[in-house]
Amino acid sequence: MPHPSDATRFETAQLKAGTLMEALPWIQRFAGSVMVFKYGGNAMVSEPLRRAFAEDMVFLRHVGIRPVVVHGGGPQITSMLGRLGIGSEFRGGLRVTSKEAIDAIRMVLTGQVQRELVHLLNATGPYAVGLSGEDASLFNAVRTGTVVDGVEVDLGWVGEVVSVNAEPITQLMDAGRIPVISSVAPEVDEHGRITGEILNVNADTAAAEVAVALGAEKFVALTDVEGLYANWPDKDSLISSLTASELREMLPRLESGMIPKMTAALRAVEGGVRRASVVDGRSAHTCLLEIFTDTGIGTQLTPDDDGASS
Ligand SMILES: Nc1ncnc2c1ncn2[C@@H]1O[C@H](COP(=O)(O)OP(=O)(O)O)[C@@H](O)[C@H]1O
Ligand SMILES: CC(=O)N[C@@H](CCC(=O)OP(=O)(O)O)C(=O)O
Repeated sequence: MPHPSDATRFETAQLKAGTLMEALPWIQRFAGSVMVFKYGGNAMVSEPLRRAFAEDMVFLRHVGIRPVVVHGGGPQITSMLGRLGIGSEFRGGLRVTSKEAIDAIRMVLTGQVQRELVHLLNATGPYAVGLSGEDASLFNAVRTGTVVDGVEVDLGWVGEVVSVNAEPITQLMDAGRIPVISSVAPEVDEHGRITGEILNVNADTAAAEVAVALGAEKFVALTDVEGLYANWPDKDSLISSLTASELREMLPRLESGMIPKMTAALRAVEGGVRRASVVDGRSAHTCLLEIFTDTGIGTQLTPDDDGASS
């Protein structure tokens, strides 16, 4: 292979320096702030990509940002349920969950997907600590259904998070750790007492509640599309940014997994999170590009009363 000329090498080096300098104002601005990353099961498509995601989190941690990971694992759950002879049905983007499926879901999310993420994050140092919504009473959840085409649907053992115990998460961040959280949660009754049942919570929904409880600067959801499309699946209709009002108007027209994802993004900005983004987890280092470049990538949701841009 021919050696690149000195001029080409110099230009490449200048480009690299330019990228580093573009990051500087963002590093300064975000130092000390909490960012919650929802890592979807559909974005965990290969080992190198999962490793790149872990590297991004460690990078953020080393420039003074406090990353928190809330992970999904929908496809991994579907595969395990299939092996156990249990079918998978989704309504409004949420899994209809039987009691017999709960143990498998808990095992896949906390025992399998989370373990692998923790392992990858700890490749270069003792950063990650895995938790489920059951640990240190992180989440309390109540059973929830959904409405599809105006009709109420019973989803079984599916929950929504009604409270987040932020303290253990904050303690881990204060100790320099990266909390990695799975979205199974203990059920509470109307008096807030633990019933003994475990509920399956959509990971986007849980991540948004974590972001709100922590007063996060950003909520970033990694998935298997470039972002939100105005006319899915028309690839020319990718939305680069929209306001909470614009999203509220769009929500009733959304389909499948985008329903809980964009509802979660809206919940986050309505709950005080300054920015919510949906980015493509199928290419490496999208989190770094989203946070440290002037244009960002994917779809960014801003609050209606937006004071500043980022
Ligand atoms: N308007 C839309 N824009 C983008 N994706 C959409 C839209 N409507 C439906 N989708 C679907 O939502 C999927 C992402 O949700 P989901 O499968 O739950 O991902 P994850 O596992 O990352 O949470 C996309 O792969 C796409 O098939
Ligand atoms: C209620 C509900 O739908 N729970 C999800 C939990 C996992 C998840 O959300 O995973 P992704 O982020 O990969 O989609 C499920 O059972 O698939």
